[in-house]
Amino acid sequence: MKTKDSQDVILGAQARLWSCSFNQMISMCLKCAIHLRIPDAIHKHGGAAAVPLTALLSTLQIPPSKTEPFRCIMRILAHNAALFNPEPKPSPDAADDEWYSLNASSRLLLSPGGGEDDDDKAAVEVRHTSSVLFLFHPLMQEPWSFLDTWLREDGSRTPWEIAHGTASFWGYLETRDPSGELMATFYDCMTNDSKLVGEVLVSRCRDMFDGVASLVDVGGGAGTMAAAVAKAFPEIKCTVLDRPHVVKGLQGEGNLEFVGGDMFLSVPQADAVLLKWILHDWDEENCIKVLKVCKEAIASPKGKLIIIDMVVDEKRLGERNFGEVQLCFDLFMMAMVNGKERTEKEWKRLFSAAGFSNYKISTVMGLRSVIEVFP
Ligand SMILES: C[S@@+](CC[C@H](N)C(=O)[O-])C[C@H]1O[C@@H](n2cnc3c(N)ncnc32)[C@H](O)[C@@H]1O
Ligand SMILES: O=c1cc(-c2ccc(O)c(O)c2)oc2c(O)c(O)ccc12
Repeated sequence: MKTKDSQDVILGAQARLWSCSFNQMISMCLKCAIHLRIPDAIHKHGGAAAVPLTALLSTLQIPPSKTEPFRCIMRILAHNAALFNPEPKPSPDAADDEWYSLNASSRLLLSPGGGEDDDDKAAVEVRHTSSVLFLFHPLMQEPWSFLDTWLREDGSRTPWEIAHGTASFWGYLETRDPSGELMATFYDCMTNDSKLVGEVLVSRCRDMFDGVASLVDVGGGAGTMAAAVAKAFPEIKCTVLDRPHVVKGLQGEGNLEFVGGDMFLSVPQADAVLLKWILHDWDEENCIKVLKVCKEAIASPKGKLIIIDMVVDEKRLGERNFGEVQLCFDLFMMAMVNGKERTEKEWKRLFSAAGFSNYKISTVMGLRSVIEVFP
């Protein structure tokens, strides 16, 4: 017979395994919330205030036979996923027992024009819906079935390549995505993120642009970051460099222009070279190649690189919503494109291998940092 204490240890251990195994169910509840537009329903009814479950059932036209499963999903979203706030009944005699309100995370899932910025009309409208749906895209889900195959085979084939054949993620976007559907989802996700990050960069990092007359955003996609810089600093000439199929049809205006090319071969000359979410896509050898081409592009001795990427903090690995997410991004980048997230030590090694003399890390962007690197 086991002692009572050791039985408790085993029962706790079993619960932890259930919790891990059910993680995917929690993310499927999130997907369901987006498809049903539960955040819009709460917003429509209550704005910032709490809404009773019965109001949600009627707004979303959930049939009475599904009241219990809906309640269960709402509880998981509120208590496990922390996406809605469970609220106390507004008065003891209120007919409904369960009330929910939006929190900062679920507000990011409102439909465009959802109106939550009523008190700040100038704020850019930031959304995360397409970023969630991108991760749930069947093409992005399949690679996860091949983690063990990936680990056992020698060589650099990624789980993405194991799942989808030889084309890399980038090659797939370029030649194997005829409807452009994955490409559109991916760039939606990038554009959304760049709206927030662009706003943070031009408001919190203004002094990084002192003396900068030209900027090139390498791998700048649809140009959202460069547009934020171009708008905040009308005197800076901004260029977006990306692959020709990405910038095809994109028109710059004023101090913003688009150029098709290959960052491994050449980057237009500029005082500042921006690399947002680029280097985490590549292994050391490719990063050093890109960094060397960018160094060539820096026109003035006072010029610099501005890198926006994660700096993995090993002291915070277990921390919820921080190290935990950095670790997941690390695996995600390895699995999709043979990239990785880097610690400061790893960044430092890259910069010196590419011939840069100095760098400065600013932790002003949540999970990510802004790294200025000097020639
Ligand atoms: C993860 S996305 C980041 C996009 C953008 N910087 C952002 O954060 O919103 C990486 C970008 O690198 C671009 N890219 C990949 N290979 C490239 C190359 N050889 N030359 C230029 N851009 C490239 C991709 O097309 C894509 O737009
Ligand atoms: O830089 C990247 C970022 C992301 C990404 C994924 C989910 C999100 O919610 C998000 O906001 C961003 O996805 C990538 C990817 O899938 C690649 O294959 C290559 C690069 C990236």
